[in-house]
Amino acid sequence: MSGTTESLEELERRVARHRDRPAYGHDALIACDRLVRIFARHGGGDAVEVQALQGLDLLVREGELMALVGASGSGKSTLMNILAGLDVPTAGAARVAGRDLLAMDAKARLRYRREVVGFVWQQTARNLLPYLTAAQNVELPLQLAGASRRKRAGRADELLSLLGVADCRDRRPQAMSGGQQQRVAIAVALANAPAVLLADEPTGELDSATGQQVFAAFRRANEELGTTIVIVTHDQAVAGEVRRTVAIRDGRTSTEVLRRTEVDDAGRESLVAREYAMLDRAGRLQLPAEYTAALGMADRVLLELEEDHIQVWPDEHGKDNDNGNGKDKDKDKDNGNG
Ligand SMILES: Nc1ncnc2c1ncn2[C@@H]1O[C@H](COP(=O)(O)OP(=O)(O)OP(=O)(O)O)[C@@H](O)[C@H]1O
Repeated sequence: MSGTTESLEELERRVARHRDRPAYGHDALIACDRLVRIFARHGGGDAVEVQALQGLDLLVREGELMALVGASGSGKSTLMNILAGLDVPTAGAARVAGRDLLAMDAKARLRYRREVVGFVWQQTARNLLPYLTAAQNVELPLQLAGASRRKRAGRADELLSLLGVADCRDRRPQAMSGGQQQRVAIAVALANAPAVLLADEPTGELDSATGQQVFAAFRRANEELGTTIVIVTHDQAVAGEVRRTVAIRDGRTSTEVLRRTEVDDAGRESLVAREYAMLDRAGRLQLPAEYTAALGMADRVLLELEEDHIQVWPDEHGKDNDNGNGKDKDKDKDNGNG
């Protein structure tokens, strides 16, 4: 009888623990939870559904500077448009700085775009108004927000200097280089001090040296102003310089590379990168295609739970000969690879 009471108490404690557990992504600035976006494409009289996002999970902490990478058509721009408040997901949940992106009405959406997010596009011409100077371009969003003339001028000067384009202050876009235009575009996007700065291939039209300068401006904004920044990029130099790069594959986040500085015994600093796979809340894990292809894994794999990691083996029964099975390999090699 007392055993039953104890187990009931334990059960109640477990229920309470579960109930008090914080919700998914409660402390993240950006939280995408099983995000789905389906487009209906009309062709030849039939409507075909395209699932651009297929249950994408992504958490971004406040103050992060991170990159999103992925093949063409993987869903990066679809995600960015949703985070920018320009498009609405079909299903799932998305919160940015406390705003529920699925529940905003038109008015709230406009305020969100003006106050919460800033955006830098790939096409330099899309970011700036051609008949305004750099300073006037930066002042425009402040004017729309009702800032005084003095405040506008001060903020424009502050941002243009911070991003190294103070000399472009009175120039129109056509009198600036592509890199200068993008740095001014960052200043425009930062004018209203948004919580999040989103950039879709911001260095895509630039040569690599100019791309580096533009990336340095993003880093500056992140370090000096604390703005959370998400950059979609194909540019390996950019992807290799941020602390966190998340890869998107087929409308889902698939792998993630985290980089951190390690100091060896002699005091030398080096940047160490490790690749992680994403584990979703249903326990699904996507193995990188190059790993599965290298070991001939398809359809089914064998799992073994070890004390501190899980081993994944090619399916030994699914093969005619099991040379590639790898089960005789030195197991220590896998230690810590989870
Ligand atoms: N408005 C739309 N109508 C129909 N299909 C769309 C629409 N927008 C995107 N798609 C489709 O959704 C998928 C994801 O597209 P998306 O533009 O998000 O990919 P991406 O990763 O940004 O690609 P890229 O690197 O080429 O820009 C693609 O199959 C694309 O054709």
